[in-house]
Amino acid sequence: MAPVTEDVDLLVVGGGKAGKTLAMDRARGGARVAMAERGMIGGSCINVACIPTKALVASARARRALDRGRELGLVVGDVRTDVDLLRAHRSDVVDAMVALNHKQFLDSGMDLVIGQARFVAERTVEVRTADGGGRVLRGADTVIDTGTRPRLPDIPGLDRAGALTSESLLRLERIPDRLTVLGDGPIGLEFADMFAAFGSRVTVVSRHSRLLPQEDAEIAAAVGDLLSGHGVTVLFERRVARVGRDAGGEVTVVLEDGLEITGDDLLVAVGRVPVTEELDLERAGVAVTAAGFVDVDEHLATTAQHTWAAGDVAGSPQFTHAALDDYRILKENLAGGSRSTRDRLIPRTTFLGLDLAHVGLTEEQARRLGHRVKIARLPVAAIPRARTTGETQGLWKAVVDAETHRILGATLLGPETGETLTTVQTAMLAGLPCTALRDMVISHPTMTEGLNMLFANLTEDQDTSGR
Ligand SMILES: Cc1cc2nc3c(=O)[nH]c(=O)nc-3n(C[C@H](O)[C@H](O)[C@H](O)COP(=O)(O)OP(=O)(O)OC[C@H]3O[C@@H](n4cnc5c(N)ncnc54)[C@H](O)[C@@H]3O)c2cc1C
Ligand SMILES: NC(=O)c1ccc[n+]([C@@H]2O[C@H](COP(=O)([O-])OP(=O)(O)OC[C@H]3O[C@@H](n4cnc5c(N)ncnc54)[C@H](O)[C@@H]3O)[C@@H](O)[C@H]2O)c1
Repeated sequence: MAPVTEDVDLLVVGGGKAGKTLAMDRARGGARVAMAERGMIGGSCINVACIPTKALVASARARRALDRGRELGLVVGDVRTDVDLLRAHRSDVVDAMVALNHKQFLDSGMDLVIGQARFVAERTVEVRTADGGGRVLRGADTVIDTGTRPRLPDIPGLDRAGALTSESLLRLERIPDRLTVLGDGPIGLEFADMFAAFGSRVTVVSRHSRLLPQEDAEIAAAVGDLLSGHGVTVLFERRVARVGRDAGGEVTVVLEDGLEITGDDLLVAVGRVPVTEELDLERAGVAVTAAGFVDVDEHLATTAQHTWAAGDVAGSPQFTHAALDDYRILKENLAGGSRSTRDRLIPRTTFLGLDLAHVGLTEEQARRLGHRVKIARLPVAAIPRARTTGETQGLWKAVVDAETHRILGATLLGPETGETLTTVQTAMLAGLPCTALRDMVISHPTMTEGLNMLFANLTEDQDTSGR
């Protein structure tokens, strides 16, 4: 007998950052809420993405700090990376956050339904539960937040080569002696730099002529110096012809120019695809884009009545803080508001040996848009705090409108710049001229104090965007 349809005020399909936050919020407010999640309590960020990677970045940074202990007046014994301890550290961090999320879900009063969901009608899903049973749930409002998964490119031999994705590499079965990384986005570079600290010889295969084409050219060059200083080799303008693994377990990547890279493991990090295929969205009247993302308008409404989408699957910038902002938008719009995703100032921080933090426009983008700009630059070595810690590598750069002195964007490569960037972002949101940060009294000696120095360095100079 088919299960009866259970009606709720809000149905969330996929418990990602946006969906779980909305579900808890509405449930705490007294609404009947059901959230279908196929198994990752808390979504990908805490289980297989941001949190486990940043736990390991912390290990990699500590490893490098220990390696230069003598510089700081410390005699450190034999430092080595222990994969079992690394795995335990990652699990401790993740398990504690999963447990906290689980408790918060239950405390909120929502109905947490563990199982794979697929649509059977408008706003209605059937959830296959682990015990073989099923439930049919219909929301007065339904939100899709099923996220993304790693993209596996169509490269001959790749499917049989036992290639790793970010998820499988995070299981940390071993530290490979030689790690080949296909892809030079944030995932590829974070893993490359972290595994170099753990002792792997890392080779990154890039299709581009330079690192990070979306970032400021000068800063990208400084990232290149950082990575090569850490022993990471980047091969530019290369395309992969085929991949194979031999009986001895070695994986060989053959490039179109004939070069062969042999390694113990291959990480494929060439972007992520939306989790929409198995959802039967057509049954819900929900259209998808050509790339398979849920088609949403600026209010995160889909093509079906009272059906919304949020986070990666809705084509939002693939960051947890963007997904959280999608929750804020949905919270208002489900209550009749019309909040928009347009013109959001969304920062990003890539966590290498140093933070690579960015907000707003790069110099190249600002010039393309016709702004007359002034540029501010500061080598991290000029900041007193960096002198005290001995972490003097890095470069800060900001782009300022030449007439108004409003900050158009900033890219900061250096220690903990993801934190300092927030001050710049706050000034941008408040519409403050950069002189406010130049003249603000900031505690000494902190890294943020560098903002005084950065904005004292404004120059109306030539185009250095590398266009
Ligand atoms: C390795 C890595 C590192 C990252 N690091 C950072 C970082 O440092 N900072 C940052 O801001 N962003 C980072 N990101 C990006 C960030 O993880 C994502 O943007 C964010 O998690 C997206 O959240 P979401 O709400 O879209 O859904 P997700 O968190 O992806 O959750 C989707 C959920 O839906 C569930 N689901 C899917 N299909 C179904 C179904 N049919 N039925 C039931 N449930 C289903 C999944 O199990 C999952 O729990 C990283 C990503 C990766 C891969
Ligand atoms: N610290 C962070 O905030 C953080 C960390 C990791 C991931 N993320 C999010 O996750 C998203 C996905 O990360 P990603 O690094 O997988 O994707 P990405 O799309 O950002 O970068 C993938 C890179 O691989 C290249 N590429 C594509 N196909 C290729 C091929 N066949 N061979 C070689 N290179 C190829 C692309 O040109 C691109 O430079 C990011 O865009 C980001 O939004 C964020």
